[in-house]
Amino acid sequence: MPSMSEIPVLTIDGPSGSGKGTLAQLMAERLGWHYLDSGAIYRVLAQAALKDHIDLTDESALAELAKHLDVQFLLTKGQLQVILQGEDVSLLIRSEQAGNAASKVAAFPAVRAALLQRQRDFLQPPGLVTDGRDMGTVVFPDAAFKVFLTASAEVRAERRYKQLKEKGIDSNLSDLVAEISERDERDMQREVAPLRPADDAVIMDSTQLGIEAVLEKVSALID
Ligand SMILES: Nc1ncnc2c1ncn2[C@@H]1O[C@H](COP(=O)(O)OP(=O)(O)OP(=O)(O)O)[C@@H](O)[C@H]1O
Ligand SMILES: Nc1ccn([C@H]2C[C@H](O)[C@@H](COP(=O)(O)O)O2)c(=O)n1
Repeated sequence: MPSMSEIPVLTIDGPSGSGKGTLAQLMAERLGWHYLDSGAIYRVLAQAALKDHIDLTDESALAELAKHLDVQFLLTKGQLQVILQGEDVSLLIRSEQAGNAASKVAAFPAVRAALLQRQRDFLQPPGLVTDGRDMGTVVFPDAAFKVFLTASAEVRAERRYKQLKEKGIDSNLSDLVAEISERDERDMQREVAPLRPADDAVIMDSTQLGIEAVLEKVSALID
């Protein structure tokens, strides 16, 4: 049994819609490693707060909720199912509004502190692939492999527009560009664990790269 520090970790951080989740799930499948979608934890916390009528600006109530959050993540055939208090909220937490609410609750230091160990508990043999904003800087600073995935805001908004359309959800491209930029700004400017590349991360720009090409580049990094 390897010690915790010997378990390999691949962290993938980056702004909203850069393709972190897609890449992380494919890499986890390819490597046979576990997968942590850290953004889903913040999304589900915001969802739980709305359900319990907790104000999204009430840091101590949110931190208390975070400590006792009853959430399960099930990865079946490449699909992540998120269960909050027995209810499947996988789809509900994927809207832009839910992402925005997650970004607001994630800015509070007490909330982040309450969720830190929960994220580290995902570290299990044979390895872990994780995506988020502070995976390589704060949660897994000793990770063996770190990627910071980025793409232009316009391309990210176009991908999101297509993704929503495929789900039958109508959206407006210029609204999406504005929403994505606003969320990135909040995630980058917050005082605690802001979105930024770790000093030892490999920075990849996927503006001109398809999913397969990104996957091959990251696989080559690990090989
Ligand atoms: N390199 C790529 N080329 C084209 N489309 C991509 C690429 N990477 C991801 N996509 C598509 O872009 C959309 C957003 O990707 P994904 O959900 O993985 O981004 P994300 O960074 O995890 O976003 P968020 O932080 O908001 O959860 C998806 O529809 C995905 O299929
Ligand atoms: N490690 C993380 C992951 C996510 N967040 C916050 C900031 C994001 O805007 C929001 C939603 O994340 P997504 O599902 O889009 O990856 O959650 C964070 O602060 N730290």
